[in-house]
Amino acid sequence: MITVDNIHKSFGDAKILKGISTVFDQGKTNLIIGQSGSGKTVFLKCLLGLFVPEQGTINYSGTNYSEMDEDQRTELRQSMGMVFQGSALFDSMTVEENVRFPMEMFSKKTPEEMRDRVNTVLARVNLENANDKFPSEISGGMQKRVAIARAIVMNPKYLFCDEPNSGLDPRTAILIDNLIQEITKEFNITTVINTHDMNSVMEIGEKIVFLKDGVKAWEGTNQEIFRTDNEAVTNFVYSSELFKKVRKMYQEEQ
Ligand SMILES: Nc1ncnc2c1ncn2[C@@H]1O[C@H](COP(=O)(O)OP(=O)(O)OP(=O)(O)O)[C@@H](O)[C@H]1O
Repeated sequence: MITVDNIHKSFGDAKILKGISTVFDQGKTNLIIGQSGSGKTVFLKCLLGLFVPEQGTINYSGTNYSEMDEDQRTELRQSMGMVFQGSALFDSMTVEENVRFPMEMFSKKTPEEMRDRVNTVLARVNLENANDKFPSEISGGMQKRVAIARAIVMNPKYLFCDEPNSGLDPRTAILIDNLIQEITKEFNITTVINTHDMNSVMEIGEKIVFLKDGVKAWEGTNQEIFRTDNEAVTNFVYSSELFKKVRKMYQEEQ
């Protein structure tokens, strides 16, 4: 569980995050949504410890980041998995080498143990027998699976995903969303996903934090988002005709 209390982050005179508080529960897919420039990436980077807020606190499973010593911070970083936008695989490494990389950096496993673990996580993302392929030899959806396998290889407590669906067709995007949600439940991870994708909101939005101009303008579930009258949310969600129709259907059901 991650508890965020009143965080503020500025760059020079530009105030980007203006007092955000929320809770990201363990075992849930938590989504951060909002328009371009609303501060989603800055928020995610604060959660990753890459940016330090000037004010406010972030607690990881009850421990305040700013009160952790260096060893605790190192341990925390190693308990975080990250799926970057565009997969961010190393092109010159095979799938197996990409997935093994965090273990080589941060674990003391033997080569055999690493190989077993690589095979376990590749099987979990349905990518058996892809070990020797290079990223350029596999599809975008498969690359995302490799990125997810790499993110979970160290058994993370926290999983952060930045636009995990970008560049994927809608069907593959849903498969990737479902995979992230299954893994979140199976390993009881606190997962936080930055997304623009309304399909993701509908499919896996167990908790949604809506940012507008660096402020949390709304939070709730995917069931609630289609019923809310919050104008900022409805303007964002119903910018497309499809979602206007979905809303009408929801309202007629009630
Ligand atoms: N390192 C930085 N230095 C200065 N300004 C920054 C930095 N990182 C982000 N910003 C500014 O913070 C604001 C919010 O950016 P952020 O990347 O968080 O938006 P976003 O909601 O993730 O947008 P998008 O959906 O387009 O990725 C922008 O105005 C951006 O220019």
